[in-house]
Amino acid sequence: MMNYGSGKAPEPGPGTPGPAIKAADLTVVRGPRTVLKGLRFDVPRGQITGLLGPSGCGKSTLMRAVVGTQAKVTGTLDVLGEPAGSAPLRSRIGYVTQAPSVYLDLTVRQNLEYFAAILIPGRGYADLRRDYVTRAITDVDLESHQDALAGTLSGGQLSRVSLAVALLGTPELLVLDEPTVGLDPVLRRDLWNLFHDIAGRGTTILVSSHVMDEAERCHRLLLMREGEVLADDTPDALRHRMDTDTVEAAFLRLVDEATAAEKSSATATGSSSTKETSR
Ligand SMILES: Nc1ncnc2c1ncn2[C@@H]1O[C@H](COP(=O)(O)OP(=O)(O)OP(=O)(O)O)[C@@H](O)[C@H]1O
Repeated sequence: MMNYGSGKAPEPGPGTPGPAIKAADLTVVRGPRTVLKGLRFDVPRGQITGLLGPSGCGKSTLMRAVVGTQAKVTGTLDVLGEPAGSAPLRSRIGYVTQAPSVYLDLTVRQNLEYFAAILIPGRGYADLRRDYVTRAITDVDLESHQDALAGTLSGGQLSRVSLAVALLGTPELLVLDEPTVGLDPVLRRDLWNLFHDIAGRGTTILVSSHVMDEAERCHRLLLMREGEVLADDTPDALRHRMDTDTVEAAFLRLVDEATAAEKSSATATGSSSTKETSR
């Protein structure tokens, strides 16, 4: 825990110790619904944290809050030592959305050059941009396809181009929203190996999935259900605590427990309101 007893908070920045993401009482309202309900969790630096849960539980909303694109966020959400959404974070976070955000009529290198020009504008930075683009292409192992039109690539290769865009500028935090959807098992394995290579270089990764076998590949897990965090643990600790062989079985047991607790609290409320009425 941070000690602010001296009355002076530490200077924020890349060297700041502490978690990559710190959330307390984090709440998000979308339309008429409270989609995230007072979440509290930390995401450690330099590790892969998996955000898992069924469709609609709030994974994308949480990621949007982290990268600063979500409205109606209340509570505390600090990212790399700064409030989420603050301007200095823009170049320190890479974000890959569910829809691949690349131009199909440009080559892989042209796509990266285009996004690099937005990230680092100005004629004086041409050499730096070229270095960033070359490094991002190498990072995702697409050297042999760099002159291919993005529209001619496979789904797995397209995912790598989106990832390369997010890697431009060497972000400290990568936020990946269901990057393996629609990929076959071999491509999914290759992509997860790549995530581990990237995390091995010190980058923090927050990655969402609703495929439970991907949970086993993460250093830590945030298991979500209906806008709440059901578990915040390592896969090993979670399996051990729930006495199951897989994270999927542990998750299902947690869901059953939460459902039973909700039912018993609803029954208790119902019987007390029946008593009220009968008085
Ligand atoms: N624009 C919106 N207005 C109101 N509610 C919304 C809006 N967008 C999403 N929601 C609701 O917010 C909840 C969380 O959505 P979110 O996309 O964060 O879930 P998710 O876990 O990422 O789902 P998936 O795995 O299917 O992408 C859902 O119940 C959804 O219906």
